Amino acid sequence: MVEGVSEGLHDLETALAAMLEGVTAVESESIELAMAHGRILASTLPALMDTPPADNSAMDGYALRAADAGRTLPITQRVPAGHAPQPLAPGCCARIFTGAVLPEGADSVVRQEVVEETSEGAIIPGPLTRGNSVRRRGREMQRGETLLEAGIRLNAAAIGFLASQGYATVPVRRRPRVSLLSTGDELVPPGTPLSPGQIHNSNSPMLHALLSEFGAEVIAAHHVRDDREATVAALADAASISDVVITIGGVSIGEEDHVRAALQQLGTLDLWRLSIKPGKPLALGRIHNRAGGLTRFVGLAGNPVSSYVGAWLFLRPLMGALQQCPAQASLPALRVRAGFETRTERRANYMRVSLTTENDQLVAYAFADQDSSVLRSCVQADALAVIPAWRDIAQGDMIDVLRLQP
Ligand SMILES: Nc1nc2c(c(=O)[nH]1)N[C@H]1C(S)=C(S)[C@@H](COP(=O)(O)OP(=O)(O)OC[C@H]3O[C@@H](n4cnc5c(N)ncnc54)[C@H](O)[C@@H]3O)O[C@H]1N2
Ligand code: MOO
Repeated sequence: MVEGVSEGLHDLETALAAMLEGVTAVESESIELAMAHGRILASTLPALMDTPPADNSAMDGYALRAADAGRTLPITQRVPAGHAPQPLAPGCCARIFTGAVLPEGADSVVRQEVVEETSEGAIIPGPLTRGNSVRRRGREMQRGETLLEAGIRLNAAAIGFLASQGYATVPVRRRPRVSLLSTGDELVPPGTPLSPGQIHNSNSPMLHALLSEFGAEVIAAHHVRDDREATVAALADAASISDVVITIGGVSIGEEDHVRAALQQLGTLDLWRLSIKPGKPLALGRIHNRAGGLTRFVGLAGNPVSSYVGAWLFLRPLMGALQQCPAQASLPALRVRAGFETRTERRANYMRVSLTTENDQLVAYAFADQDSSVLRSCVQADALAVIPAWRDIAQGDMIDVLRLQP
């Protein structure tokens, strides 16, 4: 495929299509509900029962027939939540509590604040609408209905919703296994004092965190020195244990950039260099693994902001495709006013912005220093402003932004 790689820059859409071509879902696994937060549901699940399972009271009060309201009714039973009631005779009422099952015959509840109890019984004001303060059986879900669709990310509410239906285990996609390889002899881990010429490896922990948010399991995070053979060995090892191999840095054109050559030795470089800023030298390809298959490869540009933006634009949809999660295919887009001015050249610019509401309108403010080495610009960014190539943007112009939401 190297022959097919154009010297020109590829646009984002072309690169995304190339990366996602032929991607199939990872297997599913059944896991305990308590472990399922953030995971992607692998099958559409039906409601196993009506919820609520029986008509029950929405208030602490008195259950009765609506037709009997407007007089004093003898109290013939007391129904706390969790206890089965007796049938209710006409002309009587039951003391009842929130969540308790309605006695057979009763069709309504009156809350206790408007009822007075005497030795004769409860004085129930009338008239009363049938069904008052009653939560009907099956109001929320009816047995056999679709409870949750395959492909959704299980948030806390979905976990509760599944629990309400009695699901103790759920089928989810297993986490895609990712190896993360940083490159560059200048890098040392945080915690190690810096010698002259060194900087801390910030991209590796950052991408580890982002990949976890995108649903991946980072099974290996290694640092590779700037050496062709070491890079080849690290890529080959990573490809044999991973669904995706990700490298950071070393994909540009300097003599110390060994990643592309190593990739070409072990597999194919499908596409290299994008017409986006930051993140131009991104590389996509495949590595022959020891099982005889091909492992996906994404080479992110090394500048910290290029890595960060590249992860949102490429790793998020890739992890989404592997887990068959449609919501992860693209970042949510909004049209907002620019609170800054800028001019682009031949690359589309993905600027880090924060969004605020002014006069009922969303306004995007860009961080002052948008250089791709300045990670500070990402810390408070809640969106990327997408400024196409060769544009002049003035304050107040309408622009597209992509929200940074996992
Ligand atoms: N002559 C040219 N030089 C460069 C070009 C070009 O077109 N012609 N492109 C520039 C652009 S744009 C980018 S982006 C960078 C990307 O280069 P690489 O992907 O090969 O990355 P490196 O050279 O390895 O590193 C770039 C930069 O980022 C720092 N870095 C790398 N990894 C990490 C890490 N894990 N944690 C923190 N910082 C990291 C590294 O020290 C460099 O400063 O190339 C331009 N050059
Ligand atoms: O594309 Mo590089 O990421 O501009 O710095």
